Amino acid sequence: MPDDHSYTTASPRKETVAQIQKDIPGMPTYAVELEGLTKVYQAAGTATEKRALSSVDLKIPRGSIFGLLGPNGAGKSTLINILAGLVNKTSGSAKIWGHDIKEEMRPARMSIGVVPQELNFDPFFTPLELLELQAGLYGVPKSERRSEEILEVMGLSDKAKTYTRSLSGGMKRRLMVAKAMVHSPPILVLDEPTAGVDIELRQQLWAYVRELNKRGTTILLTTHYLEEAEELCDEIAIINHGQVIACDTTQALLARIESKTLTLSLSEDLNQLPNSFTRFHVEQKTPRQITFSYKADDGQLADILKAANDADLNIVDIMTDQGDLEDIFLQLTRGAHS
Ligand SMILES: Nc1ncnc2c1ncn2[C@@H]1O[C@H](COP(=O)(O)OP(=O)(O)OP(=O)(O)O)[C@@H](O)[C@H]1O
Repeated sequence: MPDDHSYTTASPRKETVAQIQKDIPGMPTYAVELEGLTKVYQAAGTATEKRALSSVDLKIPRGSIFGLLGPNGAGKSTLINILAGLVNKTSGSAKIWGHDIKEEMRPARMSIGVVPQELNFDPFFTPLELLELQAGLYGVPKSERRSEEILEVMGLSDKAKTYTRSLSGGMKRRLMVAKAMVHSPPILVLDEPTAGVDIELRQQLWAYVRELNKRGTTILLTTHYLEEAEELCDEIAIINHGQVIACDTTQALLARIESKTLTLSLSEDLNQLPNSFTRFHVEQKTPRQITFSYKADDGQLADILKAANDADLNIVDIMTDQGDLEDIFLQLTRGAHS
């Protein structure tokens, strides 16, 4: 039984996390493994059913920061609530740190800490009291509690004995994370960690999440902010209508879609696109502006530049745009509807 729940274990990063880690004895390759996970809600007293998750297969590598993205109502909260033990699955299986959530409920629960969206603590407790209370709820013996160490990691040491109501918004959010860490779970789930949080605070929280990950905690986060996923996550699953429609490393997701653009600005109006341009994905947005779209990884840029040069255009400016997860997300979710 894998039981190293310490978050001081070194953690490799980026896309090879699963490959690097799979051979460590006693440690699961995947922090979370879902197979055919399905949830159908039954509206109380009626025959109406709502299929919130439909046969979801997902493998979250140990040591990764994994993003779960999806539009409202896609099924993200249902998935997290099943892992947290708050919602019962209808069928399929889910393993947390190698433990089946049904057959081995207790070790599965002890392997995960969930940070909900809403602040949920009594403002008249101090951070230290809150963590001690929470550790008690999880049955962590006094000798094994690490409340002070956790407060230190989350940058809250000097507020350990202050009423939580006097903490800043950012500190309160960090305290929520600290609270989810009292039983030293190897997996931390953050549900929309920066919803409604300003840019500065968001950056600060990202830094703490990265720090926890460096210390060995696998992070699963849901977010509406694609920028957040792009910035933080090693791997991303996009979920729509209860189904996983894409799951890949962040890099591969960004590379696989036709998401880069090159825009040429011309000194004169162009009445007709040169024939040599028809082999490209090209659009003339104004008489003096042509935009090419191309895949980041197929080396088309050199061909485009050569064709533009051969066409003797009077180019006065060239602009490129990376494209981002937003483009990918829109392309994929649009595709799923059609
Ligand atoms: N208790 C419930 N009873 C019936 N239907 C539910 C229940 N909880 C969620 N649903 C439905 O299941 C679907 C998935 O909801 P879920 O909350 O998991 O989505 P989500 O991706 O978390 O959305 P959001 O980003 O808005 O929180 C939605 O259509 C929702 O209305």
